[in-house]
Amino acid sequence: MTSPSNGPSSNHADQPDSQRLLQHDSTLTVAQSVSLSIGGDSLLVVDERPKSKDQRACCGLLAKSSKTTHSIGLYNILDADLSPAGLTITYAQAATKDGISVAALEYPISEKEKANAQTWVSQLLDLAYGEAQRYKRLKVLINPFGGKGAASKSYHKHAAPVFAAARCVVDVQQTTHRGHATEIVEQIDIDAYDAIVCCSGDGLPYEVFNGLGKKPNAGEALAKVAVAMVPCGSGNAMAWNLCGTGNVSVAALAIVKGLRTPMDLVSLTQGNTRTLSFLSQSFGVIAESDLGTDNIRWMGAHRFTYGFLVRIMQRTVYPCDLAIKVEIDDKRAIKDHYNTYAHNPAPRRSPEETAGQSKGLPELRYGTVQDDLPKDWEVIPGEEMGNFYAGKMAIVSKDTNFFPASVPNDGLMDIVTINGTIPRTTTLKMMTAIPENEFFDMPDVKIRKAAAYRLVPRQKEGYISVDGESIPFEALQAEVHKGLGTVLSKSGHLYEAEGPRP
Ligand SMILES: Nc1ncnc2c1ncn2[C@@H]1O[C@H](COP(=O)(O)OP(=O)(O)OP(=O)(O)O)[C@@H](O)[C@H]1O
Repeated sequence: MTSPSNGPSSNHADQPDSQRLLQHDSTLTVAQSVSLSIGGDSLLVVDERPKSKDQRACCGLLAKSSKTTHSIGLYNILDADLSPAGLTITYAQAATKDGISVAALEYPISEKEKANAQTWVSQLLDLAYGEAQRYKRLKVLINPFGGKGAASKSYHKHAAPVFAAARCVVDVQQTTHRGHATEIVEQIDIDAYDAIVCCSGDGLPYEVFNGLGKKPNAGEALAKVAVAMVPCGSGNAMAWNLCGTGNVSVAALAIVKGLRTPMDLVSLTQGNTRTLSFLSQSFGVIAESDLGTDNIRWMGAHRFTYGFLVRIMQRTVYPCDLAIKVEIDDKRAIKDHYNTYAHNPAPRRSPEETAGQSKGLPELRYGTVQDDLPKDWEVIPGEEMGNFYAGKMAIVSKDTNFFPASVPNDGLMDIVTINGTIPRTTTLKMMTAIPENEFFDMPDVKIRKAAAYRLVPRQKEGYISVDGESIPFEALQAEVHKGLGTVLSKSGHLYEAEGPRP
């Protein structure tokens, strides 16, 4: 099995270092007749040991050859270790339909083979991890109510064995109440952990970013400690974008192999409060369909679709005052921006930059929602707003690549606005256009790349959703901070989503 996703992740083994390392002898022979060869992106195991009598005979017949070959993707190698007992290689193998499980190969190593084997092990691990940090120190937070109450069991059964096999240092804690993750993280020692892993939906990462943001040294904390997700909630956008999966074990592998990736965060001000958002903010039909349908929770995942359809049939509008600090307004130019970003080297943050981060959160360049509206912001007519959706990640939920041009670190959010009076048939077409990646190009879908916006609802009651959580229904201002946060991602560069069509 190679990398479990076909997203934009590059194979770490393709990095130039691999060429240099592979010039050395990359085959180790163990147990006399087992050869372990490191290839471009896999480890090839050829075992020619004579089989025991039991293994040779199958249904009373003699097997033709005792040679077995086995290829393991380097991405799936978790660890290789030489101990007095010999060489142990642990790796992830395909298990259930979508998942992986941990397997191991073990061979005795004689005293005189040891030095050679040690060099080979280092070479294997260098290629298997590339730029990814090994033996990560993880603070694991579990929302015991996530995933209909199965988060803890899923973590221990499917993710913990992957972390253990990769020799991650793990400290597990369950949250006991709403807001607990923020409290835990606000007090956390940022030098003790490389990443905080949320076994939850998108609610816990939202709390974790805000906990880091509350620290007196927020800038440094957000640069040093990466945030990651083991998908255990109903909305697992973070895992889909960064790991390309909604599967617990595959996400754990992606975290083990995850590359530290600086990611933009958005500051939101409402009244006197300031919070951070990593995923999205919505107002109008999507926020209402998500948050305004609690009375039909029994419907499960269909609740959103039902709520959406009801509102579309009523052709509801959500009037608001909207002003945007627009940076790119044209779909062609947005596609060019995406392509330029995708073809440029992945942004990295050096250790010096991490250490030199500002103490607290960065200053707000555009002030708060209580200040005068900056003069150069574009005022957008909002009387007939149907849907306002600002995204900082591409995928908002499974199979829903709503913001295909979104990238982790361009200092911009993608804002989609749709008029609420467009024909119902068009709105329904939009729903089917998303999985086909045709939504972006639809004429009724207005998309802007923006640095900031202000939205003031005109009605008294309604819903505003931030990262899937409900916030007060009142005036809101948002601005992006380029590369303020850190996540662990599979590609180190792009989200695991198809970009906009050429
Ligand atoms: N122990 C707890 N008790 C009650 N609420 C909690 C607890 N731990 C976390 N929460 C809250 O649960 C909410 C949902 O969290 P989660 O990250 O799992 O997102 P979700 O995808 O919405 O999950 P769900 O599967 O529950 O719908 C968050 O707002 C979080 O603050």
